[in-house]
Amino acid sequence: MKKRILFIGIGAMGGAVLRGCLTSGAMTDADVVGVVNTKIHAKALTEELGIPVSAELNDVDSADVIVLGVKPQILQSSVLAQLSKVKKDCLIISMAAGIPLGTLEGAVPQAIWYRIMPNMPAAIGAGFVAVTAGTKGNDCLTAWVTNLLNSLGESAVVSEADLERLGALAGAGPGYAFVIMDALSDAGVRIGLTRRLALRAAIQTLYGAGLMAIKTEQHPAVLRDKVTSPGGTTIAGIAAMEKGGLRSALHDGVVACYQRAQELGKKEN
Ligand SMILES: NC(=O)C1=CN([C@@H]2O[C@H](COP(=O)(O)OP(=O)(O)OC[C@H]3O[C@@H](n4cnc5c(N)ncnc54)[C@H](O)[C@@H]3O)[C@@H](O)[C@H]2O)C=CC1
Ligand SMILES: O=C(O)[C@@H]1CCC=N1
Repeated sequence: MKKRILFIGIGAMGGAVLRGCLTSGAMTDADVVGVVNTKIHAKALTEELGIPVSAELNDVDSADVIVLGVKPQILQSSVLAQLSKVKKDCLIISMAAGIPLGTLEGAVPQAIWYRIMPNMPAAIGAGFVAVTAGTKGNDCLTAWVTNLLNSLGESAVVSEADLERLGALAGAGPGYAFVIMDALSDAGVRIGLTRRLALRAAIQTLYGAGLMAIKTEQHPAVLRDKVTSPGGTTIAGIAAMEKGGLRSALHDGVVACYQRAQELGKKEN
């Protein structure tokens, strides 16, 4: 019999995961259905994705696999309670930042829980997705989950503690990268470039640098050294950025993000 896969929450991240899984063919042998919180959104997704999407969470008891793409606050305040009727050994995959497996397993103990931490470039197959198994996970299910996620980019099976850390580095990371991109384009405008040219140059430069780090497998410090001529212009720019606290701002940002995820894991947040 076909597996029944239920996606609860199909927004920015849940939608990226669902679209990736649908286009990769990883779910061709499954009945895939979805739930979101408004009828308009449900109708639009049904038309776009060609799967039934509704605005009411019914029939959780018939699902073999559930993927949770709702915000952590919604998960804690309403969705978890509605999962109490899932069948024994239903596989539930949560992408919610900060909500620990202990809480999830405590709320729905008959399920087999996994957590994943994707990031937004998963929408174009260039994501980084961390995966961690709950206490009832096993190698076979871990392989099934990672296979499902392979269309989203690179995946890594990690401990739950590392998944939390990776949330602050890779889960939120595209947000940091877009701020850097925007700031570089602003700086280009400041020294006289048009916005259009500055933005094109900033985006392609960050893309090229990332691709170069992947393809050459060289440490970023080694690559940076190739750009900095002795007594030259780049080292003058980097020195000014370091003086402005670029590195420590990035450190503090990742730590603040990590701490916020831990707050979200507490019920009152
Ligand atoms: N956006 C990102 O880059 C990342 C997000 N995440 C996690 O993914 C999850 C979703 O985040 P986003 O996609 O950014 O949020 P979003 O706001 O774009 O999507 C949330 C989805 O949940 C649905 N929803 C809301 N209440 C619902 C309910 N009661 N029942 C069913 N569906 C409901 C909405 O219709 C929407 O489709 C969060 O838990 C977040 O921590 C994880 C990694 C990266
Ligand atoms: O900002 C957030 O809470 C989510 C989790 C990681 C990226 N976006």
